[in-house]
Amino acid sequence: MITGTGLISQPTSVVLAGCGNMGFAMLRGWLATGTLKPQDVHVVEPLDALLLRADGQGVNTYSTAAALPGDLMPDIVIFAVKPQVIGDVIGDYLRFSQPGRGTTFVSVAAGVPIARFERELAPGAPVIRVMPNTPAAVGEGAMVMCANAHVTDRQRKTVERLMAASGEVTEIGDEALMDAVTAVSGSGPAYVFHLIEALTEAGKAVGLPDDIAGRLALQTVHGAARYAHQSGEDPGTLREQVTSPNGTTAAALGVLMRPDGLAALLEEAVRAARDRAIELGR
Ligand SMILES: NC(=O)c1ccc[n+]([C@@H]2O[C@H](COP(=O)([O-])OP(=O)(O)OC[C@H]3O[C@@H](n4cnc5c(N)ncnc54)[C@H](O)[C@@H]3O)[C@@H](O)[C@H]2O)c1
Ligand code: PRO
Repeated sequence: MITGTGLISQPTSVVLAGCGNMGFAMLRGWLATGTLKPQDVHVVEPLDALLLRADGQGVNTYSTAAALPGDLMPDIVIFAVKPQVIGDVIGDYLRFSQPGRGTTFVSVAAGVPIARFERELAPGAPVIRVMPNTPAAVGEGAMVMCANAHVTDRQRKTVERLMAASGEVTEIGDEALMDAVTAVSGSGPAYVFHLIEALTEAGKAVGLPDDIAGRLALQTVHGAARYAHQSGEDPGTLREQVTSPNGTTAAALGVLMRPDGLAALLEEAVRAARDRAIELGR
């Protein structure tokens, strides 16, 4: 696992295909940390509003892959389009996969296996599947990568450093785990945002004004996550430190930790996400 801004020593040119929620979150992280220079980034995005948003970051923008400069030799092509359209998009970048080009292909698409890219790109193309998450926008992403056999050490390190600009990077060898990763950390920020929403609503239900309920819920999740990160204690110990015998927290946990409580619900949710990732890959 590596963390930090991971500045890439040599200029690295990147084509980012798709600059929606995830693509833009990563782009912001790379530019904010100076990991990539705007002039080295080429964004392909068909939606005008999103193209303009990327343009505002000073990067090169194109509405189709055909508009990319003919002499462009990108070090990395990143696919950040929906799994449902990836089949229509890979072929647009085939020319960069010809032997000797040295371009590494990175996909963040949920569920889509490396084999899909190997089938559609030139034989021997280096492909890395990455599962990021949107906190990448503020350098706090959880980034998991899995490379095929054609990726060289140098290519792996370059992509690893690029991803490290967006957060904590973990590399795994078993691609079959990527769907479980997607269900935990890829989708995970949405579970936490929903927790903030639910805690806010619960606060309002017991009489707090809306703005105070929202602020307390957000700061509590932020503070608890930072404390868990920095203290080095396991979450169970930290939970016990909040829980006085027969006190208020014990009363709440009596509800949350019953057999059909939060843990059971989260397991069901994560299984549903994992199963959907498998379906999307078919
Ligand atoms: N959003 C997340 O939290 C998240 C997390 C991890 C992985 N992902 C993965 O990232 C990918 C993108 O998800 P998203 O949430 O950013 O979706 P999104 O819809 O916000 O972004 C996808 C973008 O791709 C663009 N696009 C469509 N066709 C294109 C083409 N031919 N060339 C270039 N761009 C094209 C769309 O206009 C859109 O802006 C998905 O595969 C998803 O599984 C998303
Ligand atoms: N967002 C994508 C989805 O919901 C993949 C992980 C997070 O499918």
